[in-house]
Amino acid sequence: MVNVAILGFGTVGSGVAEVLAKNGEHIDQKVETPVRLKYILDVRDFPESPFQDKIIHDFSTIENDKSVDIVVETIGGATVALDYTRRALRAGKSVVSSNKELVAERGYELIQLASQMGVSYLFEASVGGGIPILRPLSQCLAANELTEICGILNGTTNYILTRMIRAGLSFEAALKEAQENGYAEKDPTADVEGHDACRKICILASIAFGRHVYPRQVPTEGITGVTLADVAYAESCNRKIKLLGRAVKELDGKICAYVAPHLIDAEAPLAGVEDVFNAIMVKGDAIGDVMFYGRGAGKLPTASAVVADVMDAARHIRSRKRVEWGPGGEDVTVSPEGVPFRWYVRCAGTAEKVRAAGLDAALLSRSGAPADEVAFLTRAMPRGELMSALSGMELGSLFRVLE
Ligand SMILES: NC(=O)C1=CN([C@@H]2O[C@H](COP(=O)(O)OP(=O)(O)OC[C@H]3O[C@@H](n4cnc5c(N)ncnc54)[C@H](OP(=O)(O)O)[C@@H]3O)[C@@H](O)[C@H]2O)C=CC1
Ligand SMILES: N[C@@H](CC=O)C(=O)O
Repeated sequence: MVNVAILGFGTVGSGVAEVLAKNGEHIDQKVETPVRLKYILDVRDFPESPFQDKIIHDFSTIENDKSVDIVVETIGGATVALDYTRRALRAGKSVVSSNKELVAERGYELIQLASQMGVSYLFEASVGGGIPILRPLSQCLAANELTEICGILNGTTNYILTRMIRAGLSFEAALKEAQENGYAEKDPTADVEGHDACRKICILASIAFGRHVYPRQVPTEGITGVTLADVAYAESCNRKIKLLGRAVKELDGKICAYVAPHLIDAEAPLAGVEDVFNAIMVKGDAIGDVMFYGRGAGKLPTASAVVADVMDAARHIRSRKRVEWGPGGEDVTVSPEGVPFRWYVRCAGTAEKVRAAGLDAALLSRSGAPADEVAFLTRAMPRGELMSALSGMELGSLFRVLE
């Protein structure tokens, strides 16, 4: 028998309890031993819930109960969750987590601790919600030299962009829907400002390239600067706007990672990814391009990934399941500032001014544009060179174009 405790009975934690109960028989068969939910720790009580009898409020009950083998951390954040994760690992329990903030900030340290204690620390649900991505990256693609990861990594922002474009919803109304659906972070700034996608690209890059990449090393922009005018200009040149997380291994071995909105070709596979769906494209020297697609957030899709980790940890209760990487450092990453990209620019000005700036620009148009607005695509150039050419012009939007 394997006993499980869940920390945090919110969207994901309640989904985990539900999947463990609903699919219990099938789970037991696959693990070849009964997997039982013993405790649920939360700050609140849930009198209407069928799991109320399992609710407790004191973590030390779990910590001191030797019969608890696996702790599922679905509280979120990097404070209480860090304390409980360390204590659970030190008590010899495997930990399964959906908490990308904690993994991105403290993954290396926690993996080391799990290794010392001979237990597992697994976090498949921390990237891509229900999409199997971390295991394929660390196991199925292990024979490859990986060179790039690029993807739509945040369900909330992809949902917002889709609802704004397809249903004409305001940003606020679309965000409210995403929150009601359980997609958004507790503080949705993390979604819309790109921090959530940043944490996910850090985890992906750490696994793919073998060294810890920290969020502070990844320049990050969100979608709050994307307007319906930008969407219309993108459509006029057969492109779509998507928030992408990207990590590229440069020739010198350094990792160039960033998160930002991009204009992408409307026919490209990532352009068709809508609603809460995520997609992650990985490039390897043997496999070429491979893409992972599915629901990137939500109660049951995320619980699906968490419970699969619980089953894996349960199967390896006396060995140890490993998803790991090496330490980070300032030498691990390189800034994207010097990398040439084509750019989409919307600013106040005229076509003459743009031509005079020598940007080799392809002008764009949209119906209803004010007379003093101009938008265009540039040739490939580093951001610094573009900014000098644009000096004196009032900038509206500036996004990379993914070729
Ligand atoms: N929602 C999603 O689709 C996905 C979420 N994740 C990640 O999973 C984690 C959980 O997300 P989600 O379920 O959405 O978050 P929720 O806010 O819905 O759930 C967290 C739960 O933990 C409770 N909690 C807060 N502090 C404590 C504490 N000190 N002790 C015990 N319980 C506590 C919260 O109570 P209260 O509400 O009262 O604060 C809440 O019930 C986060 O790291 C998130 O990033 C990952 C993939 C998808
Ligand atoms: N807030 C996140 C939840 C899943 O990771 C998202 O919207 O993608």
